[in-house]
Order: sequence, then C-alpha cells, then structure tokens
Amino acid sequence: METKPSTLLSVRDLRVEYLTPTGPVCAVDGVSFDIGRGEVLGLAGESGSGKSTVAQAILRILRPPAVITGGQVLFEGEDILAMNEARLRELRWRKVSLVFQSAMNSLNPILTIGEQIVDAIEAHQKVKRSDAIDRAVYLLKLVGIDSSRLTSYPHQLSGGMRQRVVIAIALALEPPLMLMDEPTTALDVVVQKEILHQVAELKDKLGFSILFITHDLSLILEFSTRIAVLYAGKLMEMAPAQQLFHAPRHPYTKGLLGSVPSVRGPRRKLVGIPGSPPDMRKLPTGCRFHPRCPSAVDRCRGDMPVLRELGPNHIDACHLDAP
Ligand SMILES: Nc1ncnc2c1ncn2[C@@H]1O[C@H](COP(=O)(O)OP(=O)(O)OP(=O)(O)O)[C@@H](O)[C@H]1O
Repeated sequence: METKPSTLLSVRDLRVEYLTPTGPVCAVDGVSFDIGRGEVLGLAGESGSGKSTVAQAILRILRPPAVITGGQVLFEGEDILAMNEARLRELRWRKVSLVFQSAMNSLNPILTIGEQIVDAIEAHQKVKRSDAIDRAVYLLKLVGIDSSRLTSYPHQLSGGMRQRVVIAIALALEPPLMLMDEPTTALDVVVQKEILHQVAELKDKLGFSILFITHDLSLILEFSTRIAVLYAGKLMEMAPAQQLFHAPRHPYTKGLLGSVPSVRGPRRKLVGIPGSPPDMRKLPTGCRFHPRCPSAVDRCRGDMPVLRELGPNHIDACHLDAP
C-alpha cells in the first residue's frame, strides 16, 4: 500500500501480545492508522483498550512480557519495527519523542532543570555548551517558563511547570512527531487546558505532529484533528474530530460520547456505557463490543466486523446498517 506524501507515520496492521503465564493476551489486534504532517491524531478508548501499548510499540519501548507479533510502523517510509538498535537510537528524541503522564516525576531531583535540558540536548547532538544553554533558555520560553527558572530544582516547581519542562525536553531536538500519553492527566483541569493550548500553538508554530492519548474524550475532541477509537485492542472507528463528534457511527463511539458532559448547548443526561470492557484473556466471539452494545443483533455475536469506509476519512467496524 502506498503512503500519501503528507503521511509522517503509518501504522499498519500492528499486533502486540503480552505473553502472560496463563497464555498470550493480544492487547493490540491489527490496528492501522496514519498520522499526517502537522496533524494531531487522538487515540480514544476506555482503560485497557491498548492505547499506551500502541504508543510504546511505535517507539519500540515495550517491555517483556509484551512482544510485537506483527505489522509495520513506517516513519517517513522506513519501518521502525525493522530498524537496528543504532538506527533506533537516532530515531528516538530526534524524530519521535514521548511525553507520558508521570514523566514530570522522572526529572532528576538533584539536577537543576537547566542542567537536565542541556544534558538532553548534549546526549543527542554535538553542540557547544554555550549553545546548548541558549537553546535551553529558548525551549523554556517556548513552554512559558521564565529563564530565571533555569537554576531551579524540580521540587521548586509546580506539577504543571514540571510537566512543561518535560515537554520542553521532548521538543529539544525539534522532532517531527511527539507521542503524548496522558500528558496532563495528573494535573488539575485548568492547568491541563493551559498546557494543551500551549502545545497546540507550538505545534502550529513548529509544524510537528502529535499522537495524543488520553481517556478524557472531551480533551481529545478539543485538541485532535482526527480521532481513532480503540476497544479491546481493535480499531472501532476513525474520523475527523468534528465528524466523529457530530455524526458518530459505531455504537461504542456513541456510548463514549454519551458519557461526556456537554459544555455548550443544552444540558443532557449522561448515559455512559453499561458493563465494562472484556477480560482480554476471554474475549467474546464476533464483535468484541457486542455484550455491551444496545443495538447488537445475532450477526454481531458470531462474526467479527471488518473495517468499512463510511465516507471520506471515516471508517468503522460494525455490522449495523452494513450495505
Ligand atoms: N504487563 C502486562 N501483562 C499482561 N497484560 C498486560 C500488561 N500490560 C497491559 N496488558 C494488557 O494490555 C491491555 C492494554 O493495556 P494498555 O495499557 O495499552 O491500555 P490503555 O488503553 O493505555 O489503558 P490505560 O488508559 O489504563 O493506560 C490491557 O487490557 C491488558 O489486558
């Protein structure tokens, strides 16, 4: 399959298993999506749907018992899954960086934030110390932190500021792609939005792309260009954010949206989805969502639906209304 020239990352038929003592658990089962240049792709889905596993597979930082058992992850056309260690080291941080939820707690407590940003730059680039310091000042400014903070230690900063420092480090080498896995979840709502607005501005200014993962659908809707919905390791629906919000097709997506409080417009009753996601070791036959689906018919219990095209850029995996 050809990739479009504007495609930066193309995940094809990705499969990841956790080899547990009681047998393999397929946490990501044949997931495919593309991320275009300058695009924010939101990955949505309940806890355990496989979002973090996808992000970690892209950077090949999954730890045992996880094993990538199939697929391709093409970055600018080159398969990350086939790269040797040396090539991978070039890719990480320089081409693809990662910001995760507890990253702010992984800052070194005995080094100033300036030293940590400079170290991150020097670890990946041959630069003069004075240039690295200038760059650290520039990066801190980018994320809204005054350069006087260069000599502060992590414990002297608020959680929000620490997470901004982590984002500055992730941007240090101006990678074309940033993976953000629950980047603001540990922070209060106001700070979360402030940081995400700032990241969106930086994205527009610097032109990088983002894979944005959070269980918070309202944040995904606000900050993503397109959204992919995962359920029990399977891609259920993918569409531009506005379309997914106004015209969702998959009953799972409708259920997720039904549990998001509306900020604008009339107040509506929150519905939610009854039950909980399946035990990944005992997956239901047919559509994995059928035991919780209000619209399930016999076919849903027997046949696994395949992805179908509903319109430009809109796909889902559902038997209902199937042609
Ligand atoms: N160490 C592990 N051993 C066995 N199975 C695992 C392990 N880690 C994850 N899994 C399985 O992989 C599935 C996907 O986990 P993952 O963390 O990717 O989901 P997620 O959507 O990111 O959830 P969350 O929002 O809670 O982080 C889980 O449902 C679980 O069955």
